[in-house]
Amino acid sequence: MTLFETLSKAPYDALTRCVGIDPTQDTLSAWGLDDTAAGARKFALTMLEAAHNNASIVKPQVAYFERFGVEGYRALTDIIKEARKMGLLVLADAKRGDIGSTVDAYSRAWLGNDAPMQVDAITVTPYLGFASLAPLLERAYDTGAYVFVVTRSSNPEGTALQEHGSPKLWHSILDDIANWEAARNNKTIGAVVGATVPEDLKYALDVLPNAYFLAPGIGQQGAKPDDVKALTPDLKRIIVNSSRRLAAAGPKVSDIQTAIEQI
Ligand SMILES: O=c1ccn([C@@H]2O[C@H](COP(=O)(O)O)[C@@H](O)[C@H]2O)c(=O)[nH]1
Repeated sequence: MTLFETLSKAPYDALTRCVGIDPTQDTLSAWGLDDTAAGARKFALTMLEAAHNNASIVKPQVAYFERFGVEGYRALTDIIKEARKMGLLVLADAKRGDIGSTVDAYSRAWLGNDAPMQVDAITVTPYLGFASLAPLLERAYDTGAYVFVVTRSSNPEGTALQEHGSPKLWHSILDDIANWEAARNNKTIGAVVGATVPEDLKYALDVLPNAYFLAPGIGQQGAKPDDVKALTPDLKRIIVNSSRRLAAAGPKVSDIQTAIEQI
């Protein structure tokens, strides 16, 4: 089942849990693991074990694997396959975005049965122009993958750029998403809006009533699940992600599971 289909069938009354897989140098060291691709793999497998039956989605942050070069990509590819075998949906936090021809190449890496690192969903950045994402959006539409477009990021440094202009830049990106989806099936594109900016998440939930939202920032960046719980009765549309805070509960699987239950 696709991410859209799975979440459509989820109960309304619970936030969708997303377990971030961020093998940072600090986390690997705290877990007593080497800061290598092998260490990242071991860390990720433990996070998958904790996520299994406790969350619907896992979100590997690609950068933390990429830093180990080819070995890191090998570990990431294995982790993605393992997670999908376990029935977890995989969202690659890759934040791809470029001119259209290059975006097309990115989409072939991640989306569809022929992709070497096939995932259920990917993050992209629209700040080279929403229209430049078209080849990737078309591939997602054709293959049933889901795309989270970064609109309003969780970090304070994003505000000046994203709120620039009138209408605000990020509001016009939401409109671009709405227009693209209206011409298709409303099953392909959602957005990233930080849990750290709940009033903006509320705005986005209203503008895109059929979409799902990745809401990072729970834990280490200061947001709490309660900050977003009152925003909509259809709570499953908010995919709350926590990465470093969950990892900090480890390496014991049951401790990570307890931390997951708290989000
Ligand atoms: O706006 C955004 C978009 C993506 N992220 C990513 O989510 C996790 C957050 O990690 P924490 O440890 O829970 O802070 C990380 O991979 C970011 O790259 C985000 O934080 N904000």
